[in-house]
Amino acid sequence: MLRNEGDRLTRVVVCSPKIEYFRVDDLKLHNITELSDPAKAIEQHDKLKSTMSEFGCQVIDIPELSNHPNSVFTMDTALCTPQGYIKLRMGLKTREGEEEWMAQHLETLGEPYAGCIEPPGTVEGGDVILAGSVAFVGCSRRTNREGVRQISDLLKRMGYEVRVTTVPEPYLHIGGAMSMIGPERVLCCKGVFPDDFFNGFEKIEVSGDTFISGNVINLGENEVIADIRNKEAIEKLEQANFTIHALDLSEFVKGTGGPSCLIMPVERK
Ligand SMILES: NC(=[NH2+])NCCC[C@H](N)C(=O)O
Repeated sequence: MLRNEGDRLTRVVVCSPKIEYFRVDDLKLHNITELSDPAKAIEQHDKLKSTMSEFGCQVIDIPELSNHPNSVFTMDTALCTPQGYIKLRMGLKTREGEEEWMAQHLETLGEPYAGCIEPPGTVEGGDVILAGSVAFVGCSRRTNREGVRQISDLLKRMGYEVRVTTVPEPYLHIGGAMSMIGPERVLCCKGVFPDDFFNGFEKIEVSGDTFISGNVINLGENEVIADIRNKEAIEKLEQANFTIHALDLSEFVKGTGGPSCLIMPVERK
C-alpha cells in the first residue's frame, strides 16, 4: 500500500545485478551508455540494499529477467498504489516483458491487482509520483499521451488529483527532475515545471544540470539516499537538516539510472 512517495519506506522490491546487467549486446537498444564493472556494480547495489535495511525497510530481492539488462531498474515496471499494483507498459522496446515479470512477483507478495496500461499506451514508473492527494505524471519519451490518459483515469478513480507535465530533455522521466522528500515536500529542478505545478507543496530547488539532478530515494523522517555526484542536491538537503546517505552509484548512472530507478516501492507508511 502506497499513497505518498514522501512517506516512510517500509517495503521495496529490488533486483540485484548478477549476469544480465553485464551482458548487453547492443547498448543503444537498451539505452545504456556504457557497460558497467560487475564487481563495482554488485558492491554498490549491496550498499544500497543495506542502507535501506538498516533504516528498517524490508528489501525483497528478485532475480533478473533473462535478456533484460534493464530489469535491475525495478522502478519502471509497475506502480504500487493504495489499492494495489498497476501493471505498466514499457516505452522502450527492449524492456517489454518486464511488466509481466514484476506483476508475477507482486502477486506472489500478495499485492492486489489494481489495473493495467493497454496498448498503444505506454507508462513507465519513473513518470508517476504519488504524493498523498496529488499524483505527478510526466509525458515523456517513455510515457505517451495515451498512457497518460489511461494512468490519469486509473488514479482519478482512486481519488487522486492528477497533474501532468511534459518532461524536457535531458530527463528521461519526471523522476529525474523531482522526488518527494516528505509528505508535502519536493526536491525539484528549476525551469522544468509549470509555476503552479507544486502548489500546496514546499519546494527545495536545484539547478538540474544532469538527467538525475532531482533524483533521490526518500527513506522518510528527513533521510534520503543520493548519488555522491549529486552535489547540489546534497548541499541543499543538508542545509534543510536532512540526513543524506551519499552512495556511489556510478555503475548505474552508466545504465542511465538514478538511485530511485533501482527500487520498486511497494509500501510506505
Ligand atoms: N526510472 C528510471 N529513470 N529508470 C532508468 C532506466 C534506465 C534504463 N536504461 C532505461 O532506459 O530504461
